[in-house]
Amino acid sequence: MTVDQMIKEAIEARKKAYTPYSKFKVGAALRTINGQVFHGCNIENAAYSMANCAERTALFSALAHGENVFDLLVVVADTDRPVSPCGACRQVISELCDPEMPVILTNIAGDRLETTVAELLPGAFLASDLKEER
Ligand SMILES: O=c1ccn([C@H]2C[C@H](O)[C@@H](CO)O2)c(=O)[nH]1
Ligand SMILES: [Zn+2]
Repeated sequence: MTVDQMIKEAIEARKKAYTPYSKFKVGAALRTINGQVFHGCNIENAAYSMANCAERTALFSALAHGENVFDLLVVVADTDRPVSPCGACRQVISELCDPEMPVILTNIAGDRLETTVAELLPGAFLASDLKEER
């Protein structure tokens, strides 16, 4: 699937957002190396802090379906600039995606920012930093 098609998928995913509180809808499309595409949307809760962002929803959905090798993530929202993933999502993306993987941030107006996982969170804390207690 092409980048343009992936952006359309993210826009489709955004329509499924559950945002009664913020009314701010975000969509994500995550492509596996086999070409499968997983949708993510933000899902809020009356206990506000339980909200799950679109990016994490897409990643968690893919892993729950047994897929864990990705080559592209697209995120879209109706923002003035290409939507900027929150810190929590940057950490989760860093854990589950290759540092060189491209990430396309976009908005409904069509502005696009192409970045990478490593650029989103330089110096991310990684599994490789964990050590047994000594
Ligand atoms: O990149 C982002 C930024 C925000 N949100 C969600 C979380 C919350 O539901 C709403 C407002 O922060 O937008 C995302 O899903 N992704
Ligand atoms: Zn987030």
